Amino acid sequence: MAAMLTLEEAQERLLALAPLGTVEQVAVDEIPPWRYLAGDRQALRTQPPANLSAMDGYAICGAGPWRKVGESRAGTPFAGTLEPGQCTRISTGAHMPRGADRVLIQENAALDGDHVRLADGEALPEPQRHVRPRGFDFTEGGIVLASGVRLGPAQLALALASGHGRLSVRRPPRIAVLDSGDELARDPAECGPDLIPASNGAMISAMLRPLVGEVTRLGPVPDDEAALAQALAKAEDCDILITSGGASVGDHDLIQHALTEWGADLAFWKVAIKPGKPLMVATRGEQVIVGLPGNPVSSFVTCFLFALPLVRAALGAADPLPLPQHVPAGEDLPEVGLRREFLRGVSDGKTVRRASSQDSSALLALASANCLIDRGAYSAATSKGDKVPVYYLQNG
Ligand SMILES: Nc1nc2c(c(=O)[nH]1)N[C@H]1C(S)=C(S)[C@@H](COP(=O)(O)OP(=O)(O)OC[C@H]3O[C@@H](n4cnc5c(N)ncnc54)[C@H](O)[C@@H]3O)O[C@H]1N2
Ligand code: MOO
Repeated sequence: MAAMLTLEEAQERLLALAPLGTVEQVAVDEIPPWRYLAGDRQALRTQPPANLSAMDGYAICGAGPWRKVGESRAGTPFAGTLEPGQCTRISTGAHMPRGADRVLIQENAALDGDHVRLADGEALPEPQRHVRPRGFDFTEGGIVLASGVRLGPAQLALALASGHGRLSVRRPPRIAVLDSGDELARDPAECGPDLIPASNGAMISAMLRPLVGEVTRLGPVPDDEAALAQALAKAEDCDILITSGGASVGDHDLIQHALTEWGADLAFWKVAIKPGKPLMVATRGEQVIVGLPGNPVSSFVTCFLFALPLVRAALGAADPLPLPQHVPAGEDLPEVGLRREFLRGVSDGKTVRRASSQDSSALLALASANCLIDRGAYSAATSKGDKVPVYYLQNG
């Protein structure tokens, strides 16, 4: 048997092949959920642009009492300069008037006409109290967003606040998904007794679609060279082709042969993970082909560990791999052999247990899981309460 790659080796080799999308400028308001910044961005402005009040109340100068001489509103600063014994009304986000160095919040003030004093029992606020100093958030010229960062809602807000109406992002890769097997019925309502409904194509597409918008479905296709060749002809224009099934060693596992006929070159095959051992990667010019094993859970896990990171890398992600969290096991876990295991887990956020079945075809157990428990190759048995690395699945 050919030597198996470790997960890290296989991921590194795959990510090195990622077909980077071309860079385009997109209005910040129109950037889809899963895009990554291409190139560092500097702030084009300073935030806050001046010393601003953090509270509603009075901008005061000197010790009280104070005479109210005007107002500073957010967007409409007070034009004058305060002298000791003077104050202005001030609202949250408004410029501190010249001469004022602190804010007395209105709850702590007593007002009599234009005269403001400390409410009974209140002390004079210390200097700079409730003042947000100019530039404390970011200053013009500083890097605010690094290349490859995911542009989530907070990053989009920061882009706008720092003066960017448009950002550089990469075009998503065009993805085709091809699942194959003679036993697969396209329509679950018309599934004869010898068949099973095809479910991998839809599952894989559903995992990838949030990242790229649309995915071309080319299956299910029978285990037949002509049918596979016909389907592959429709994958000419894709950047990434994901296949599912036929990756193993059976007589009807034709995918590798069909891919070779199509002009693809095998990059590597077989990774020391469970499930997912027969994972295969090939290239065809700039195109990358990821062959996922057909068992539904194997397809899911390898899509999570390989296909999704590849797509993130193609989108320009600085960190395309999923990040584990360390969660106490809610039960004892057995030792692990030479294949690193990704157990389907159920976690309440405090502990994690295995789902009811770890069979690589068990969809009911997969659908009940909300995480994968990462058990390293040759791990010793662990006890209930020991922390184990876990990948939560909410983002596919
Ligand atoms: N002698 C050996 N047999 C197997 C080995 C091995 O090393 N030696 N590896 C096993 C492992 S591990 C896996 S994983 C599977 C992977 O096999 P394939 O990628 O060739 O997948 P298929 O044989 O086509 O299908 C496996 C299983 O999954 C069902 N399936 C396939 N496609 C779909 C789909 N689109 N929707 C729903 N279900 C699907 C299929 O009916 C089979 O039951 O090989 C082991 N065998
Ligand atoms: O590796 Mo297979 O994916 O165990 O079922």
